[in-house]
Amino acid sequence: MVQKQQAAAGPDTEPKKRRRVGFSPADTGVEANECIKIYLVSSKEEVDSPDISSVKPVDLNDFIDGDGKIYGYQGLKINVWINSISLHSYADITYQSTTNGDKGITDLKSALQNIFAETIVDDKEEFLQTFSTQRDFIRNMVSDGEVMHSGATDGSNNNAEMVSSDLQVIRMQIGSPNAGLLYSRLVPLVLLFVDGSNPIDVTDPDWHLYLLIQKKEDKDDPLYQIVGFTAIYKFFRYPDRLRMRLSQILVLPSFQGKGLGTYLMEVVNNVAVAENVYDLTVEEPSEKFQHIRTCLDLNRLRNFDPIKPAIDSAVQTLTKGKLSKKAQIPRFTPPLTAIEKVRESLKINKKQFLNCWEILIYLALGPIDKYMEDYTSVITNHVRSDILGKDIETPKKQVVDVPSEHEPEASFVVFKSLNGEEANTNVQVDENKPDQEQQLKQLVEERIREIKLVAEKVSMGCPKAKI
Ligand SMILES: CC(=O)SCCNC(=O)CCNC(=O)[C@H](O)C(C)(C)COP(=O)(O)OP(=O)(O)OC[C@H]1O[C@@H](n2cnc3c(N)ncnc32)[C@H](O)[C@@H]1OP(=O)(O)O
Repeated sequence: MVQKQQAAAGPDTEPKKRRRVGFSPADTGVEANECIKIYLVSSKEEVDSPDISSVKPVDLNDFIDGDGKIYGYQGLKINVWINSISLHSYADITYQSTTNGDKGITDLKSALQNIFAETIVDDKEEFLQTFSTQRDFIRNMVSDGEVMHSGATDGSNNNAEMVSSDLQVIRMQIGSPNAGLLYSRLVPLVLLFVDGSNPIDVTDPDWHLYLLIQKKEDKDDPLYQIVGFTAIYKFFRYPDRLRMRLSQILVLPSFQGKGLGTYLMEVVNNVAVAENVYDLTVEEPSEKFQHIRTCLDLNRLRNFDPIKPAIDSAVQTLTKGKLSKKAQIPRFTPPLTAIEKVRESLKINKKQFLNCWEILIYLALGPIDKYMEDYTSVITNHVRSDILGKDIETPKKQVVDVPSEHEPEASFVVFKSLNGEEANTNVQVDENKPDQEQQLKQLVEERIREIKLVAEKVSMGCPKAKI
């Protein structure tokens, strides 16, 4: 897999003689992100094809021990080809020369194994053969799985209905035959494309994989390909319920932005409802995924009649008078009964419902421009209590230690506590912007932007998958 290239040397480029010195030359190295390119391919003809574009992983520097740089090579280029059918990979490594400088020569094989582990194949010919020898890998692996949804078969009025008929969501318990092996081949994709993720524990049978599979008609035999997947943990809640926690979700880069992440999430939501779990939560959702999840949940909540009176009542209070002029702004949180009904029927947990609640109110206000000032006061109140843990009533001064490079012992800020109680000391204080009100204003502006964006998406209608 390693090829040394001769540096192009003509009469004009003949190397000049250099004086030998008694110490190793300084080597500045090259960042992994700069010299490694990743390609996802589904046929051997695509390998080395100029028509195939590389895909962008999260941060390759993270996988290189030390400072994320590779040392000792001149003109280093690493093209990694991943067979998206068998999930094997091959690294084509070329460089002009090596120099054993002050940082030594990075062991490329072990660096690549940090990501690709046993999926990496050393010999190119052997890799090219995996497209035919391992053609049915996915098909064999999922043969024992449970089909949770097939595209275009569901009569319900949701996104899942629109998904092309060659797609299926198949569930496998991690302890079942094949699921562990299949996941171990997916790990490099998780590491490359899901920011901050760690592989799940394949020995823990409470994990389930929901695999988004595309079944392409191909001559006599259909070809199965993984388009995306999610790993979900099902765990006990005292005294007699189960909860679901979505921990990793990935749609392969070339399939992103086509509504498939939405579709997969929708199928998982339907499973949570059908199996009547206590709730469905998400572990550290990325911004993009949270956006998709909120759009989906808002569509469900807008069709959920039991909360309509609570929304109407909140809207009525908000439209009655100038809230922003009042000394104390009402909380504008949903009643406990609504929180409970939403969790029990839709499996949306309290935190996510509160997040959606603000947008539900925004959507129900009309004309929005007339009430924007009051609405902003409500959001300000929410943001403030999120940061400090409580609502503002009587401001009282508080002193909080903050980290500082200058005089660590003597660094603190004074701010007004929201209700006289001890404030949340996890509050993030930016030393460059000591004005807390200014910081709060910024957070409120960001939140309002977010609300507007989601509200706009939801008003335009649920995105439909096209593949
Ligand atoms: C718990 C965690 O794991 S958090 C980490 C989440 N995973 C990752 O970040 C890994 C990398 N990213 C991904 O795998 C994917 O992008 C996911 C899972 C986040 C989302 O899946 P996707 O299939 O790309 O999402 P989907 O297509 O449903 O929606 C994304 C966008 O495409 C838009 N979209 C949906 N359908 C269509 C369509 N038919 N045509 C064009 N655009 C569409 C959506 O409106 C959305 O746009 P927006 O962001 O402007 O609102």
